[in-house]
Formats: sequence, structure tokens, C-alpha cells
Amino acid sequence: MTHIEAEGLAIEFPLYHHNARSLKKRLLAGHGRLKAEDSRVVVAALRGLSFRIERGERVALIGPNGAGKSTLLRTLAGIYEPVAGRLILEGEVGSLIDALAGMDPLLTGRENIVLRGLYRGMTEMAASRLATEIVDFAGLGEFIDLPVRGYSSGMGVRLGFALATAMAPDILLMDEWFLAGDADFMARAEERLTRLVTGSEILVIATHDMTIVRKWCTRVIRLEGGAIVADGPVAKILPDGG
Ligand SMILES: Nc1ncnc2c1ncn2[C@@H]1O[C@H](COP(=O)(O)OP(=O)(O)OP(=O)(O)O)[C@@H](O)[C@H]1O
Repeated sequence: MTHIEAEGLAIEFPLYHHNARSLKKRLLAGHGRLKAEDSRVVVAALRGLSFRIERGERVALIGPNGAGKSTLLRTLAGIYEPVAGRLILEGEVGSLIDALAGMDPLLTGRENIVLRGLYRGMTEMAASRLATEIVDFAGLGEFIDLPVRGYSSGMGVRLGFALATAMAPDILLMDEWFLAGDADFMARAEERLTRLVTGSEILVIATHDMTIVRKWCTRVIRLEGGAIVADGPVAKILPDGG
């Protein structure tokens, strides 16, 4: 059964700094998220998170800048390796985190789509049908047959969005900026996004936008300083429009 389970999950980023010695001296007295180690300084981005997300839940990760939302999303996506704790994701994961993640920059948009379809076990015929459908939606014109490394960031979002929303995964991980295309594109994207979100069994979205939380989510996990400070139903965590 699709679910996510984390226990004592910790992520650290080592920082090498030309002035690490003086920084270390100042940190020795500190007790925050920066730790001085032998030859480096370490940022504790996530500090011992424990939670379980069940099938049917749509979870918003909220919190101030630097709270750890993106880091948690990326850890769930398998991009970062925890330094401690346990993480289990049961179900197929799809992520809308980096537009062009998993694409070969040297291949064209169309080639990347077909490749993704084949990777997901489609026949060649099904993969090229998928490509036609995505090409129509992405509306990239002749750019679809040029290497994706030449795309503008907006074009990358269109292609990444169209591709990622073509096949609903069990677990959908999303960064809010994916909901910020140009107005014309977003009007067309709305229906597709709704289909994707309702078709997935679990949604986890990192966002600052409480309208998004109220519209899409059933549960809120609030992070601060790399730790969970609140976790519960949307109505309980954001009772008064906050
Ligand atoms: N690649 C990295 N290298 C070093 N430190 C990082 C890296 N990514 C994140 N951090 C640090 O980890 C902490 C959590 O950052 P994260 O990006 O997860 O926060 P966030 O809640 O998504 O913030 P925002 O709302 O600003 O996007 C911050 O202190 C940040 O400086």
C-alpha cells in the first residue's frame, strides 16, 4: 500500500569556506544549525524528522525561508541521502521539482519524451503517441525538435510540466514554483494538474502560498529550523485564514 514513513530523518550539508577557521571559532560557542567539524562547517538542514503519510493524504510543507521544505522534498525524491534515520517510500514516485530533471540536455524535447515513455515500460508506439500528446500540450513549436539545453527556463517548465503530468505517479512530489507559469499556460495547465493530483495517491507540495494549501491539501507539516513544529489537518494548523 502506498505510503511514506520517516523516522529520525537527518540531512546535513558540508560547507567548505576559505575562512572556515574563524567561522568555526564563532560557532563553537553556538547551538544553532551550523556545526563546526574537523575541517569544515556543517549545516543541519533537517534535524531528526519523524512522520508517516498515508494513501489519500495531500500534504503541504510550509515554513519560513530556510526551514527545510525543499530539502525534505528532495530527500523524498531520492536526490539527497540522509545522514541518519530511516526513510521508506512505498509506491512509484514522480516529482515536479526541477523542470528538466531526468532529461538528457543533448537530446531534443521529443526524444526525451519518447525515452521517458520507453523507460516507463511503454511500447515504441505508445511512447510516440505520448510524445504527440505532450508536444501539443507544451506548445513549444519547432523548439520541441531542438536539444533541451537550448530552452529558456519557461520552456523547460512547459516541457517538464507536460511530461510530468502525462502519467500520474503513486506519490507526487511538487515544488510550488511549478504552479507559476505564464497565465495562458496555467489556464490550460489547471485541468491537467487537477487530473494529476487527484490521480496520485499521495501529494507532497512545498509552498509559501496558503491559497494553494487550502485548495489542494488535507494536511500541513510546518517546518522551522529543520524540524517539524506542527503537523495536522489544514483546518487545525491554519484555522483563521493564516
Ligand atoms: N545544497 C545546499 N548546500 C548547502 N546548504 C544548503 C543546500 N540546500 C539547502 N541548504 C541549507 O539547508 C537549509 C534548508 O534549506 P531549504 O532550501 O530546504 O529551505 P526552504 O524551507 O525550502 O526555504 P525557502 O522557503 O527559502 O525555499 C538552509 O539553511 C539552507 O541554507
